[in-house]
Amino acid sequence: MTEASHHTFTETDCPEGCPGCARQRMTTGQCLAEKLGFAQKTLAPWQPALAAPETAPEQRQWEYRNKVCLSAIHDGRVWRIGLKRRDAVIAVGRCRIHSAGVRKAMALFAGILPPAPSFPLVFYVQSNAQITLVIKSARIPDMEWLTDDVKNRLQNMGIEGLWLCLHPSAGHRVFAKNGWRLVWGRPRSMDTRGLVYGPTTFGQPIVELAEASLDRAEHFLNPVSGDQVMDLYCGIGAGLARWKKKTAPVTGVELSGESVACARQNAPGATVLRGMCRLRLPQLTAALEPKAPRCLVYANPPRTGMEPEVTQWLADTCRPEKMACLSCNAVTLKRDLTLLENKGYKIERLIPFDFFPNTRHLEILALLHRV
Ligand SMILES: C[S@@+](CC[C@H](N)C(=O)[O-])C[C@H]1O[C@@H](n2cnc3c(N)ncnc32)[C@H](O)[C@@H]1O
Repeated sequence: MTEASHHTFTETDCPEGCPGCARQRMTTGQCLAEKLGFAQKTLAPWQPALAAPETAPEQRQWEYRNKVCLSAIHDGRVWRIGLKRRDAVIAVGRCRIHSAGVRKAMALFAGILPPAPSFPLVFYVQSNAQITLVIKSARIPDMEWLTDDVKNRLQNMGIEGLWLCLHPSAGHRVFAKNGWRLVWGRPRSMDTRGLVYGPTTFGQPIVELAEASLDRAEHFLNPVSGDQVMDLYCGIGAGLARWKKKTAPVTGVELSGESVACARQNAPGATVLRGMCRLRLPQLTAALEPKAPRCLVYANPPRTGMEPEVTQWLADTCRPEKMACLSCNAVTLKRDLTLLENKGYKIERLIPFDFFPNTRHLEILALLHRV
Protein backbone atom coordinates (compact mmCIF):
# COMPACT_ATOMS: atom_id res chain seq x y z
CA MET A 1 0.00 0.00 0.00
CA THR A 2 1.41 3.39 -0.90
CA GLU A 3 1.28 6.15 1.65
CA ALA A 4 -0.99 8.25 -0.54
CA SER A 5 -3.65 5.58 -0.22
CA HIS A 6 -3.05 5.37 3.52
CA HIS A 7 -3.50 9.05 4.26
CA THR A 8 -4.34 11.97 2.00
CA PHE A 9 -2.34 14.96 3.10
CA THR A 10 -3.87 18.37 3.47
CA GLU A 11 -2.34 21.74 4.25
CA THR A 12 -3.64 21.52 7.82
CA ASP A 13 -1.41 18.49 8.46
CA CYS A 14 1.52 20.88 8.88
CA PRO A 15 1.52 22.28 12.41
CA GLU A 16 2.09 26.01 12.56
CA GLY A 17 5.68 27.05 13.05
CA CYS A 18 7.11 23.63 12.22
CA PRO A 19 10.71 24.17 11.11
CA GLY A 20 11.06 20.62 9.75
CA CYS A 21 10.74 21.30 6.02
CA ALA A 22 10.08 24.04 3.49
CA ARG A 23 6.58 22.88 2.54
CA GLN A 24 4.74 25.77 4.17
CA ARG A 25 6.84 28.30 2.28
CA MET A 26 7.67 26.86 -1.16
CA THR A 27 7.41 24.04 -3.65
CA THR A 28 9.92 21.18 -3.99
CA GLY A 29 11.51 22.90 -6.99
CA GLN A 30 11.80 26.28 -5.25
CA CYS A 31 13.32 24.59 -2.22
CA LEU A 32 15.96 22.86 -4.35
CA ALA A 33 16.69 26.11 -6.21
CA GLU A 34 17.18 27.94 -2.90
CA LYS A 35 19.67 25.47 -1.48
CA LEU A 36 21.48 25.18 -4.80
CA GLY A 37 21.80 28.95 -4.81
CA PHE A 38 23.45 28.82 -1.41
CA ALA A 39 25.83 26.06 -2.53
CA GLN A 40 26.72 28.00 -5.70
CA LYS A 41 27.46 31.11 -3.69
CA THR A 42 29.52 29.25 -1.12
CA LEU A 43 31.47 27.23 -3.67
CA ALA A 44 31.82 30.12 -6.15
CA PRO A 45 35.62 29.68 -6.53
CA TRP A 46 34.91 26.38 -8.30
CA GLN A 47 31.79 27.45 -10.17
CA PRO A 48 32.81 25.82 -13.50
CA ALA A 49 33.11 22.45 -11.70
CA LEU A 50 29.57 22.58 -10.31
CA ALA A 51 27.31 20.02 -12.01
CA ALA A 52 23.52 19.82 -12.23
CA PRO A 53 21.92 18.31 -9.10
CA GLU A 54 20.96 14.66 -8.91
CA THR A 55 17.51 14.18 -7.40
CA ALA A 56 15.27 11.34 -6.34
CA PRO A 57 12.34 10.38 -8.57
CA GLU A 58 9.24 12.46 -7.85
CA GLN A 59 7.45 9.71 -5.93
CA ARG A 60 10.41 9.50 -3.51
CA GLN A 61 10.57 13.20 -2.70
CA TRP A 62 8.03 12.92 0.09
CA GLU A 63 7.58 10.36 2.88
CA TYR A 64 11.16 9.21 2.64
CA ARG A 65 12.38 9.87 6.17
CA ASN A 66 12.72 6.46 7.81
CA LYS A 67 15.34 7.52 10.33
CA VAL A 68 14.34 9.97 13.04
CA CYS A 69 15.46 11.26 16.39
CA LEU A 70 12.50 13.09 17.93
CA SER A 71 11.67 14.60 21.30
CA ALA A 72 8.78 13.21 23.34
CA ILE A 73 6.70 14.97 25.95
CA HIS A 74 3.54 13.95 27.81
CA ASP A 75 1.29 17.00 27.96
CA GLY A 76 -0.85 15.57 30.77
CA ARG A 77 -3.26 14.08 28.27
CA VAL A 78 -1.34 12.50 25.38
CA TRP A 79 2.20 11.81 24.23
CA ARG A 80 3.52 14.31 21.70
CA ILE A 81 6.44 13.09 19.58
CA GLY A 82 8.16 15.56 17.31
CA LEU A 83 10.53 18.49 16.98
CA LYS A 84 11.49 20.43 20.06
CA ARG A 85 10.96 24.18 19.98
CA ARG A 86 11.76 25.91 23.25
CA ASP A 87 9.70 23.98 25.82
CA ALA A 88 7.12 22.69 23.36
CA VAL A 89 7.19 19.68 21.06
CA ILE A 90 5.74 20.13 17.57
CA ALA A 91 4.16 16.74 16.83
CA VAL A 92 5.10 15.35 13.42
CA GLY A 93 2.65 12.44 13.37
CA ARG A 94 1.10 13.67 10.11
CA CYS A 95 4.25 15.08 8.52
CA ARG A 96 4.74 14.41 4.81
CA ILE A 97 8.51 14.10 5.08
CA HIS A 98 8.34 11.11 7.43
CA SER A 99 7.75 7.67 6.00
CA ALA A 100 4.48 5.85 6.55
CA GLY A 101 6.35 3.26 8.63
CA VAL A 102 7.72 5.88 11.02
CA ARG A 103 4.36 7.63 11.38
CA LYS A 104 2.52 4.38 12.09
CA ALA A 105 5.06 3.26 14.67
CA MET A 106 5.01 6.67 16.39
CA ALA A 107 1.20 6.59 16.52
CA LEU A 108 1.29 3.11 18.05
CA PHE A 109 3.67 4.17 20.83
CA ALA A 110 1.85 7.46 21.46
CA GLY A 111 -1.32 5.43 22.00
CA ILE A 112 -0.01 2.70 24.29
CA LEU A 113 2.82 4.11 26.41
CA PRO A 114 1.93 4.91 30.02
CA PRO A 115 2.09 8.63 30.83
CA ALA A 116 5.10 10.35 32.33
CA PRO A 117 6.45 10.22 34.99
CA SER A 118 5.80 6.48 35.24
CA PHE A 119 7.25 6.15 31.74
CA PRO A 120 9.82 8.98 31.45
CA LEU A 121 10.27 8.90 27.66
CA VAL A 122 12.37 11.81 26.36
CA PHE A 123 13.45 10.73 22.85
CA TYR A 124 11.89 8.50 20.23
CA VAL A 125 14.52 7.21 17.81
CA GLN A 126 13.79 5.07 14.80
CA SER A 127 16.29 3.73 12.33
CA ASN A 128 14.17 1.90 9.79
CA ALA A 129 13.32 -1.43 11.46
CA GLN A 130 15.01 -0.60 14.78
CA ILE A 131 13.29 1.56 17.42
CA THR A 132 14.83 3.01 20.59
CA LEU A 133 12.90 4.62 23.44
CA VAL A 134 15.27 6.84 25.44
CA ILE A 135 14.18 6.93 29.06
CA LYS A 136 15.32 9.57 31.55
CA SER A 137 15.89 7.11 34.34
CA ALA A 138 18.42 4.52 35.45
CA ARG A 139 15.67 1.95 36.06
CA ILE A 140 13.58 -0.06 33.66
CA PRO A 141 10.13 1.55 33.78
CA ASP A 142 6.70 -0.10 33.72
CA MET A 143 6.73 -2.43 30.69
CA GLU A 144 3.30 -4.00 31.03
CA TRP A 145 2.24 -2.28 27.84
CA LEU A 146 4.59 -4.51 25.82
CA THR A 147 2.04 -7.28 25.35
CA ASP A 148 2.02 -10.04 22.73
CA ASP A 149 -0.52 -8.02 20.80
CA VAL A 150 1.83 -5.01 20.67
CA LYS A 151 4.72 -7.24 19.60
CA ASN A 152 2.55 -8.65 16.81
CA ARG A 153 1.59 -5.17 15.70
CA LEU A 154 5.24 -4.10 15.63
CA GLN A 155 6.15 -7.18 13.64
CA ASN A 156 3.34 -6.50 11.16
CA MET A 157 4.75 -3.00 10.66
CA GLY A 158 8.14 -4.44 9.74
CA ILE A 159 9.81 -3.49 13.05
CA GLU A 160 12.54 -5.95 14.00
CA GLY A 161 14.09 -4.60 17.19
CA LEU A 162 12.85 -2.54 20.15
CA TRP A 163 15.36 -1.03 22.57
CA LEU A 164 15.25 0.91 25.79
CA CYS A 165 18.14 3.27 26.41
CA LEU A 166 18.24 4.13 30.11
CA HIS A 167 19.78 7.58 30.25
CA PRO A 168 19.26 9.47 33.53
CA SER A 169 20.92 12.65 32.18
CA ALA A 170 19.35 12.55 28.69
CA GLY A 171 19.08 16.03 27.27
CA HIS A 172 21.91 17.50 25.25
CA ARG A 173 23.15 13.99 24.47
CA VAL A 174 20.47 11.66 23.20
CA PHE A 175 22.09 8.32 23.96
CA ALA A 176 23.87 6.94 27.00
CA LYS A 177 26.92 4.79 26.48
CA ASN A 178 25.56 2.07 28.74
CA GLY A 179 22.03 1.24 29.80
CA TRP A 180 20.95 -0.33 26.52
CA ARG A 181 18.34 -3.11 26.73
CA LEU A 182 16.90 -4.98 23.78
CA VAL A 183 13.34 -5.52 25.02
CA TRP A 184 12.02 -7.29 21.95
CA GLY A 185 13.22 -8.65 18.60
CA ARG A 186 16.74 -8.72 17.25
CA PRO A 187 19.58 -6.24 17.68
CA ARG A 188 20.44 -5.64 14.02
CA SER A 189 18.58 -5.44 10.72
CA MET A 190 19.52 -5.53 7.07
CA ASP A 191 18.79 -2.75 4.57
CA THR A 192 17.63 -3.17 0.97
CA ARG A 193 21.28 -3.42 -0.15
CA GLY A 194 21.94 -6.31 2.20
CA LEU A 195 23.97 -4.14 4.60
CA VAL A 196 23.63 -4.78 8.32
CA TYR A 197 22.74 -1.77 10.51
CA GLY A 198 21.76 -1.13 14.11
CA PRO A 199 19.61 1.27 16.14
CA THR A 200 22.23 4.06 16.22
CA THR A 201 24.13 3.67 12.96
CA PHE A 202 24.14 6.38 10.30
CA GLY A 203 22.16 5.82 7.10
CA GLN A 204 20.91 7.98 4.23
CA PRO A 205 17.12 7.84 3.87
CA ILE A 206 16.89 7.56 0.07
CA VAL A 207 19.11 4.55 -0.49
CA GLU A 208 18.86 4.72 -4.31
CA LEU A 209 20.33 8.23 -4.28
CA ALA A 210 23.03 7.29 -1.77
CA GLU A 211 23.99 4.43 -4.09
CA ALA A 212 23.98 6.82 -7.07
CA SER A 213 26.50 9.04 -5.27
CA LEU A 214 28.68 6.01 -4.51
CA ASP A 215 28.43 4.99 -8.20
CA ARG A 216 29.76 8.42 -9.14
CA ALA A 217 32.56 8.20 -6.60
CA GLU A 218 33.49 4.69 -7.72
CA HIS A 219 33.46 5.67 -11.39
CA PHE A 220 35.82 8.54 -10.64
CA LEU A 221 38.18 6.71 -8.28
CA ASN A 222 38.06 3.58 -10.42
CA PRO A 223 39.86 1.31 -7.93
CA VAL A 224 41.57 -1.63 -9.60
CA SER A 225 43.43 -4.59 -8.18
CA GLY A 226 46.41 -3.51 -6.08
CA ASP A 227 45.25 0.08 -5.45
CA GLN A 228 45.07 1.11 -1.82
CA VAL A 229 41.76 2.64 -0.68
CA MET A 230 41.12 4.56 2.52
CA ASP A 231 37.52 5.30 3.50
CA LEU A 232 37.30 7.98 6.20
CA TYR A 233 34.14 8.37 8.34
CA CYS A 234 33.03 5.05 6.83
CA GLY A 235 29.81 4.40 8.81
CA ILE A 236 28.48 0.85 8.35
CA GLY A 237 30.78 0.34 5.37
CA ALA A 238 28.58 0.96 2.32
CA GLY A 239 31.66 2.30 0.52
CA LEU A 240 34.09 -0.18 2.08
CA ALA A 241 32.05 -3.11 0.75
CA ARG A 242 32.35 -1.68 -2.76
CA TRP A 243 36.07 -0.93 -2.63
CA LYS A 244 36.77 -4.35 -1.13
CA LYS A 245 35.21 -6.05 -4.15
CA LYS A 246 37.71 -4.25 -6.39
CA THR A 247 40.98 -4.22 -4.50
CA ALA A 248 43.03 -4.58 -1.31
CA PRO A 249 44.22 -3.16 1.03
CA VAL A 250 41.09 -1.27 2.06
CA THR A 251 41.02 0.62 5.36
CA GLY A 252 38.08 2.40 7.00
CA VAL A 253 37.88 4.66 10.04
CA GLU A 254 34.72 5.23 12.05
CA LEU A 255 33.91 6.68 15.46
CA SER A 256 30.76 4.76 16.40
CA GLY A 257 31.40 1.32 17.88
CA GLU A 258 28.14 -0.05 16.54
CA SER A 259 28.91 1.19 13.01
CA VAL A 260 32.39 -0.35 13.20
CA ALA A 261 30.89 -3.73 14.14
CA CYS A 262 28.46 -3.48 11.19
CA ALA A 263 31.20 -2.32 8.79
CA ARG A 264 33.34 -5.34 9.70
CA GLN A 265 30.39 -7.58 8.87
CA ASN A 266 29.46 -5.69 5.69
CA ALA A 267 32.98 -5.50 4.27
CA PRO A 268 34.80 -8.67 5.32
CA GLY A 269 38.52 -8.43 4.72
CA ALA A 270 38.65 -4.63 5.07
CA THR A 271 40.52 -3.20 8.06
CA VAL A 272 38.20 -0.98 10.11
CA LEU A 273 39.78 1.26 12.73
CA ARG A 274 37.59 2.57 15.51
CA GLY A 275 37.91 6.15 16.76
CA MET A 276 38.16 9.71 15.54
CA CYS A 277 39.98 9.96 12.23
CA ARG A 278 42.40 12.55 13.62
CA LEU A 279 43.39 10.17 16.42
CA ARG A 280 43.91 7.28 13.99
CA LEU A 281 46.37 9.14 11.76
CA PRO A 282 49.41 7.27 13.16
CA GLN A 283 47.77 3.92 12.25
CA LEU A 284 46.74 5.25 8.84
CA THR A 285 50.27 6.44 8.16
CA ALA A 286 51.64 3.03 9.17
CA ALA A 287 49.09 1.38 6.86
CA LEU A 288 50.18 3.40 3.80
CA GLU A 289 51.36 0.91 1.24
CA PRO A 290 54.36 2.32 -0.68
CA LYS A 291 54.20 -0.52 -3.19
CA ALA A 292 50.53 0.11 -4.11
CA PRO A 293 50.32 1.65 -7.59
CA ARG A 294 47.84 4.26 -6.35
CA CYS A 295 46.29 5.46 -3.11
CA LEU A 296 42.65 6.55 -3.35
CA VAL A 297 40.54 8.19 -0.65
CA TYR A 298 36.80 8.35 -0.08
CA ALA A 299 35.60 10.57 2.77
CA ASN A 300 32.09 11.29 4.03
CA PRO A 301 32.47 13.39 7.18
CA PRO A 302 29.72 14.80 9.44
CA ARG A 303 28.52 18.43 9.14
CA THR A 304 31.67 19.74 10.82
CA GLY A 305 33.66 18.55 7.80
CA MET A 306 36.95 16.71 7.90
CA GLU A 307 38.97 17.35 11.02
CA PRO A 308 41.69 19.93 10.11
CA GLU A 309 44.43 17.47 11.10
CA VAL A 310 42.96 14.95 8.68
CA THR A 311 42.82 17.38 5.74
CA GLN A 312 46.41 18.37 6.51
CA TRP A 313 47.46 14.71 6.65
CA LEU A 314 45.78 14.00 3.31
CA ALA A 315 47.55 16.94 1.71
CA ASP A 316 51.01 16.42 3.24
CA THR A 317 51.44 12.74 4.12
CA CYS A 318 48.94 10.53 2.36
CA ARG A 319 48.78 12.48 -0.94
CA PRO A 320 46.27 10.19 -2.66
CA GLU A 321 46.08 10.31 -6.43
CA LYS A 322 42.33 10.85 -6.29
CA MET A 323 39.81 11.75 -3.61
CA ALA A 324 36.01 11.68 -3.54
CA CYS A 325 34.53 13.66 -0.64
CA LEU A 326 30.80 13.59 0.06
CA SER A 327 29.87 16.56 2.22
CA CYS A 328 26.59 17.62 3.85
CA ASN A 329 27.80 21.16 4.54
CA ALA A 330 28.95 23.49 1.76
CA VAL A 331 30.66 25.80 4.26
CA THR A 332 32.98 23.18 5.75
CA LEU A 333 33.48 21.68 2.29
CA LYS A 334 34.73 25.06 1.05
CA ARG A 335 37.23 25.17 3.93
CA ASP A 336 38.51 21.66 3.15
CA LEU A 337 38.68 22.21 -0.62
CA THR A 338 40.57 25.47 -0.19
CA LEU A 339 43.29 23.74 1.81
CA LEU A 340 43.52 20.82 -0.61
CA GLU A 341 43.64 23.12 -3.64
CA ASN A 342 46.47 25.11 -2.05
CA LYS A 343 48.33 21.83 -1.63
CA GLY A 344 48.12 20.88 -5.29
CA TYR A 345 44.72 19.23 -5.78
CA LYS A 346 42.38 20.12 -8.62
CA ILE A 347 38.66 20.18 -7.90
CA GLU A 348 37.39 18.43 -10.98
CA ARG A 349 33.68 18.15 -10.25
CA LEU A 350 31.16 19.16 -7.57
CA ILE A 351 27.93 17.17 -7.84
CA PRO A 352 24.97 18.17 -5.65
CA PHE A 353 22.75 15.34 -4.40
CA ASP A 354 19.31 16.15 -2.97
CA PHE A 355 19.27 13.42 -0.32
CA PHE A 356 16.68 15.31 1.77
CA PRO A 357 14.12 16.79 -0.65
CA ASN A 358 11.97 19.64 0.68
CA THR A 359 14.38 20.42 3.50
CA ARG A 360 17.32 22.81 3.56
CA HIS A 361 19.87 19.98 3.47
CA LEU A 362 21.98 19.34 0.38
CA GLU A 363 24.93 16.97 -0.08
CA ILE A 364 27.78 17.67 -2.46
CA LEU A 365 30.17 15.11 -3.87
CA ALA A 366 33.56 16.67 -4.60
CA LEU A 367 35.92 14.84 -6.97
CA LEU A 368 39.58 15.84 -6.72
CA HIS A 369 42.82 14.69 -8.26
CA ARG A 370 46.44 15.42 -7.51
CA VAL A 371 47.98 17.71 -10.07
C1 LIG B 1 27.91 11.34 7.13
S1 LIG B 1 28.18 9.85 7.99
C2 LIG B 1 28.88 8.84 6.72
C3 LIG B 1 28.79 7.37 6.91
C4 LIG B 1 29.01 6.51 5.70
N1 LIG B 1 29.95 7.03 4.77
C5 LIG B 1 27.69 6.21 5.03
O1 LIG B 1 27.38 6.75 3.97
O2 LIG B 1 26.93 5.43 5.59
C6 LIG B 1 29.52 10.28 9.01
C7 LIG B 1 30.04 9.16 9.86
O3 LIG B 1 31.20 9.65 10.53
C8 LIG B 1 31.21 9.17 11.87
N2 LIG B 1 32.04 10.14 12.59
C9 LIG B 1 31.68 11.33 13.14
N3 LIG B 1 32.77 11.98 13.60
C10 LIG B 1 33.83 11.18 13.35
C11 LIG B 1 35.23 11.30 13.57
N4 LIG B 1 35.76 12.39 14.14
N5 LIG B 1 36.04 10.31 13.15
C12 LIG B 1 35.52 9.19 12.57
N6 LIG B 1 34.21 9.03 12.32
C13 LIG B 1 33.37 10.01 12.69
C14 LIG B 1 29.76 9.08 12.26
O4 LIG B 1 29.57 8.12 13.28
C15 LIG B 1 29.10 8.66 10.93
O5 LIG B 1 29.00 7.26 10.83
